[in-house]
Amino acid sequence: EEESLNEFNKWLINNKVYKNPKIEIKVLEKYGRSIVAKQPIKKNEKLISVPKLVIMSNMGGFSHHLPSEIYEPSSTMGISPTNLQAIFLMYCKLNERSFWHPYVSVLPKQFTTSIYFSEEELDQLQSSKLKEFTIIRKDGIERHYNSTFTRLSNRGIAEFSPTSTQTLQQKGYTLELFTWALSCVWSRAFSLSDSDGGMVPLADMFNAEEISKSKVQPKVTDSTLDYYASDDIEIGEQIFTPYGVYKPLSSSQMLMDYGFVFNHGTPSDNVAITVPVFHPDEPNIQVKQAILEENEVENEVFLLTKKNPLPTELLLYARVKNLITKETKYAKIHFLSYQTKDQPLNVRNEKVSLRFLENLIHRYLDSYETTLDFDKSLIENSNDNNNNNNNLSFNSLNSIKIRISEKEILLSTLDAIEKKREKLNNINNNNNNNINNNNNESDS
Ligand SMILES: C[S@@+](CC[C@H](N)C(=O)[O-])C[C@H]1O[C@@H](n2cnc3c(N)ncnc32)[C@H](O)[C@@H]1O
Repeated sequence: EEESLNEFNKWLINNKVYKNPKIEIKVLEKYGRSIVAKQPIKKNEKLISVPKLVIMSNMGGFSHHLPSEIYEPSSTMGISPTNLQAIFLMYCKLNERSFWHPYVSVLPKQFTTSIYFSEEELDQLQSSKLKEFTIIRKDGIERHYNSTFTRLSNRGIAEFSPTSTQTLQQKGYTLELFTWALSCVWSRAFSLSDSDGGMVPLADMFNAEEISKSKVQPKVTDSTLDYYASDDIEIGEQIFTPYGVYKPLSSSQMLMDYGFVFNHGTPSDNVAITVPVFHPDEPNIQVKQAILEENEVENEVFLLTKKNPLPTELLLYARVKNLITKETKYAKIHFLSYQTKDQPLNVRNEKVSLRFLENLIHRYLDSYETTLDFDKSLIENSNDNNNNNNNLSFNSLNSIKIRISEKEILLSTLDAIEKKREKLNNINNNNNNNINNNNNESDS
């Protein structure tokens, strides 16, 4: 590994990639390769500068450094940018004389993303939708592998075609290598503008922690991608960059793409709750559907998030679902009026709706095999170095963190339901008091 890192460092110099002499690439236990300050660095100092032609992308790098009989036909076939990037990574990995070989040789050999999980590690996700998404992604990779290489071969690109003596697999273009290449792309490709992205050697050696810990300010110029220090950096400090700046990521997405999760999740963590579709003989189905459609609640999947564990659309769904015939007329007026549509219809409907939601969330929570407290104790025990019985893998721990985050969201939904109920009871009690106090007045 050290040797390929040395080769890579030489390659960077030969290709005019600037690396501030105050930083170095170091392998750190939890992070893999990392960028660390060898000396103190002042705010606004340039950290790195990568010429655009060194970037593996359509912005010049590919056409400049790949043989034209490979680049030209494959780039005009409508292959998705991600798949194309993966195929060129495979090419560079398999061809020692290719321009990016020294870079590709320092890319990780193994990943901790959920597509690499064992059955057992996937099972640790319990009811999390991430399990399903992971299986879908794995199937997708195989489908893309088969269709893309069939097309490349039909196009007559010799490098990517089987021959009479060698299958594609024997040439090294295996599904396994394609999965590896896609994993490199998902965990390290950059969006450089709306339409361009690519693999940026050296810039992709920075790890991430919570955004507040990032000390990197990227800047794209006509000919380079540059990183500046956004704050003073101490000697020995690891320099972090934020991930998912353009697209905030949930822990599940992080585990699928990057193979790690933050201990406290991310603000985008969510649970997707599916509610039952209306059966054709649902009472008052037409009114119910009309109200939901008018409010653009046509989806049967609702996203519960940390910030918004009880979305108004879900509440509306529950209120409408639990309408009874004599309420339908004024429900229509109530739920279609801008002022009242997010308010309870009446005490009866509200009580039933809250109970309905509570049951729904409880059922979801019960579908996980363990409780939140149990999961937390697993994590605590694993942090306890004296505990020799603890043999949870890094992947299992990440699965547990995902299900913890989801259960915490579901519990905060239950909390939000409880608060609504308390509020309702208070209003109800006050109204009763008012009625009692105003006994002699006409009903209003
Ligand atoms: C852009 S690369 C960074 C360089 C990488 N460490 C390497 O060895 O090549 C992203 C990968 O770094 C690792 N990584 C980044 N931040 C991390 C963190 N906070 N904890 C654990 N792993 C992290 C993950 O494996 C992630 O997929």
